[in-house]
Amino acid sequence: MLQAPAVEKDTLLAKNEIPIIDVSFGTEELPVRSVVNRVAVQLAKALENKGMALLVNHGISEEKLKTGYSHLDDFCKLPEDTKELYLRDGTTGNHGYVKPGQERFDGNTKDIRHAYNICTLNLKLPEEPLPGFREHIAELAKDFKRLTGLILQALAVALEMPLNFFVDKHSHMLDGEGENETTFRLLYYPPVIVDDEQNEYFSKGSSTYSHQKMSFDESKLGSLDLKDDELEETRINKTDVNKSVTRCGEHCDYGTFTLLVQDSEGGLEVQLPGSEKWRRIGHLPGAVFINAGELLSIWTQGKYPALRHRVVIPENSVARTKGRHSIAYFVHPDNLTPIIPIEVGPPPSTTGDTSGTKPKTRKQSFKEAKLKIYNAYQHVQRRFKETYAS
Ligand SMILES: O=C(O)CCC(=O)C(=O)O
Ligand SMILES: [Fe+2]
Repeated sequence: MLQAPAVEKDTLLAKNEIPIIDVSFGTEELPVRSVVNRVAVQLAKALENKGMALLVNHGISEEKLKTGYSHLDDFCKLPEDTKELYLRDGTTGNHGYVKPGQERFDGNTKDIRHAYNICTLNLKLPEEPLPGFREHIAELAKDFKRLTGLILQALAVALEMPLNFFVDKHSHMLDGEGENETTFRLLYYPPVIVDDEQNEYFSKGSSTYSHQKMSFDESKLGSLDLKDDELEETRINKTDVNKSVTRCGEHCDYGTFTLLVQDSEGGLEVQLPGSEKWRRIGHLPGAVFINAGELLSIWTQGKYPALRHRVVIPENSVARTKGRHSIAYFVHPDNLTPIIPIEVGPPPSTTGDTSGTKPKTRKQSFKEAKLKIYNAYQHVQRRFKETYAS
């Protein structure tokens, strides 16, 4: 029988546990100071206590977002060998198409999603097979960038730093020649069918992805057949749900913060700061979700903790058998920005007085050097190496 969507009582949104911040600032390029000050107060509280917030009245039109989603749909419908031409192969940093299974946040579990990472608009984009792709993404990216300007100013005000402290350190977002790792990412999570389950909803043809599929079975454990254009959905065995395969493994984002929009809830969960419990966000149509990233956490000495999150294959079969789109805008500082904790004196190595401490062994020093963060670029590169299956 057709399963009705669960009444959404158990989400952070339904329980009023997500701060909602009005970020409207008219049509001007830059917000007036009173808006920055108000957002600063609300954002500081939200990031400190929850690591996240929902932004409303942000000025990014639903229409434009939908067009963004359909650009990725169109890309996914291209023949496999055309898509291969645009793969993220590491030669242009994080830029390019990431096919299902290519990312593994825990090193093992495969993420079943299509992602198109755009790092600069000057790099290769599927403009030839999809005319208008570049222009539309550029439009949308501009809107995200404008909203980011307000957030960066609000963060500076909240931390009692000069208004443009963060803005100046994010001057190359989505442009230049690899000066900044900011990424605009289009995402599509295909419907998931769990084998040995009768699913009337799906069999009635809810998938728009009749061309675009993969299968996963135990006999092929560890090797998704991603080249099969004949199948109709992600078909997985019950025992693999969120074990061998998931939608997006648990992680913190690496940069300053992330702005995220989604067209349905479809499995997004977070761990609130200081808690290991996974909580569903819920879906506030049209809102932009913001979460703190690792570099902001380091910058603020943990005052704004990076939010751990994941996208699970939902238990609810209606949610699971629906494709889900999202768009993430990962805000990163310019690569050479040293991430020096705010309100902290000189780094420990330059404080001078080391008398009374034992000399470090070569091995210890090497380990510490490896863990030390020198600048934004080095931090992010280390994270990419951990995430992408070769
Ligand atoms: O699609 C989502 O909701 C989250 C995606 C995400 O966390 C990521 O790509 O880093
Ligand atoms: Fe993320």
